[in-house]
Amino acid sequence: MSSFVGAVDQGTTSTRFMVFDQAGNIVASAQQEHPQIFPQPGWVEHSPIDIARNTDAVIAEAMRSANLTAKDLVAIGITNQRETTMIWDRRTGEPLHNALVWQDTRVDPLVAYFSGQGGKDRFRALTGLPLASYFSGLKLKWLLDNVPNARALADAGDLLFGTMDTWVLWNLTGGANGGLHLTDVTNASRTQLMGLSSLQWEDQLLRTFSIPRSVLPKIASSSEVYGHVADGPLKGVPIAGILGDQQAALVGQTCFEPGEAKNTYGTGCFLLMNTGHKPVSSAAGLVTTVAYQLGRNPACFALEGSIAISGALVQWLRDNLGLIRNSGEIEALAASVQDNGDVYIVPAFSGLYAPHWKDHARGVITGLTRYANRGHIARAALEATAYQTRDVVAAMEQDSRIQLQELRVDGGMVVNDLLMQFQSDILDVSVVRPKVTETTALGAAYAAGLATGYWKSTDDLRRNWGVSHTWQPRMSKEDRGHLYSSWQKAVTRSFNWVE
Ligand SMILES: Nc1ncnc2c1ncn2[C@@H]1O[C@H](COP(=O)(O)OP(=O)(O)O)[C@@H](O)[C@H]1O
Ligand SMILES: O=P(O)(O)OC[C@H](O)CO
Repeated sequence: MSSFVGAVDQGTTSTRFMVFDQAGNIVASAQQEHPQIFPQPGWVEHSPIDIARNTDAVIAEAMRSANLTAKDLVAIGITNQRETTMIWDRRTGEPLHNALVWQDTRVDPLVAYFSGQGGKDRFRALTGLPLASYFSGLKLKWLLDNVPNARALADAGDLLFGTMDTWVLWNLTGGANGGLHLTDVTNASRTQLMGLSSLQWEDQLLRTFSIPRSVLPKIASSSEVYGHVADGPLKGVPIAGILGDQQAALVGQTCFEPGEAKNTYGTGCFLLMNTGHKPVSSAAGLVTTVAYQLGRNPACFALEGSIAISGALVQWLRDNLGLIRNSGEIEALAASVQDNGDVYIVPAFSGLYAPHWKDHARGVITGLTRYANRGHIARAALEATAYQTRDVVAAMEQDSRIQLQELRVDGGMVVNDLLMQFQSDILDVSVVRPKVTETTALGAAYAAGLATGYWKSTDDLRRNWGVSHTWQPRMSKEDRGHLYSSWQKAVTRSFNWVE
């Protein structure tokens, strides 16, 4: 009898395959990192071939490690780094270019051009998003305009665009031999090409950005049987859930009620609050996005505070400065000093996202004196994540008029006790880590399991959620106020660096 559900989690730094049981416990898991390619300052690429290869490899490894066969799986879901944009040839499956990663800033001139005709927020009412280098639509325009042969192939009807969910789905369902070209509403809501009310590609946007409709995938719900795996160890298993990774984490944390929120600490940091069936427009610098659509049910929406760089700053200390050998070492280094020594790092490597949306900001380290040492730098790097989260929580409270009571957290950084305690201190709310912190993969598995009757309702899922640890605030009001106001001062120092 089939007794498990799986999920591919195609993230910014790695690809995972995980298998869950009915209680939401992990029964098998495998993970592979892929190279980050930085061809120029501000440019970030991934090789789609690496990602397709790693997807196959982690599926095979996880299935083998737990002695599972396709018969053991009811269904699988797909979740993915969002916005990362690629194009490929329908006939051969060959990518025409590396994928442009969500953090890539090469479309800044396009952002300036389109903002010049009506302002940054001209598409906010229609799409929920400000004009920014972050989203897929302008990245696709760049690829169409700059990659030789791309427009000609599009004119011939042989060019396909996809975010990573679409690429993974297309490959798993047969690639050039009948692969499905489809995305879900959550991923489509990050392209700036879909209307939040229509949940369809909008002609007005396609015309404005000169994007041919023929390259776009079909938009489906987040939870339905789209097709079946064509080959390999999962041959014949239904693919029944697709969610962008941040929305998947919201589902994995079972935030199904309006007002419930989670923050995922990975490469970046993404705080999403469920706002129910109505999109809530943001006046405070957040984005409005589709949270999920379960089958034929109406879509649910979320307010999102997107922070581009959090764990990536830890990786930068590791890879570019050599201050630590692995990410885990940052905690001991940060704990080697008592406080931040008045050092602040604003990691505006890709400009600043929510709530500032400053394309022209770049990273700064402020407050340096001869006193500052490696420990202070490590501590400032961790604190930067917590301050940025406070910035988006303040915006969230303003937009939603709901005061956050507690923050549910997940993602690779939440093993860091010093960071989580500081997060609780700087927000002055409890920070709660659930038993399963792989909520991204879990959320995609939930979507696939709901579509295939493995779980009957979201109530079944809620029963699976349990607390592993809670951090309570223990910082004085004065200390909190002093630290946060210094942070706010440091943030302004990063503005307008790029002309
Ligand atoms: N102990 C730690 N302390 C701080 N950051 C960590 C720690 N362990 C991992 N990280 C960071 O978490 C990130 C990986 O988290 P993950 O959720 O896997 O990210 P993603 O889904 O974006 O690939 C990396 O940026 C890494 O530097
Ligand atoms: O893959 P992650 O966890 O870094 O998430 C990336 C986000 O989806 C970008 O919007």
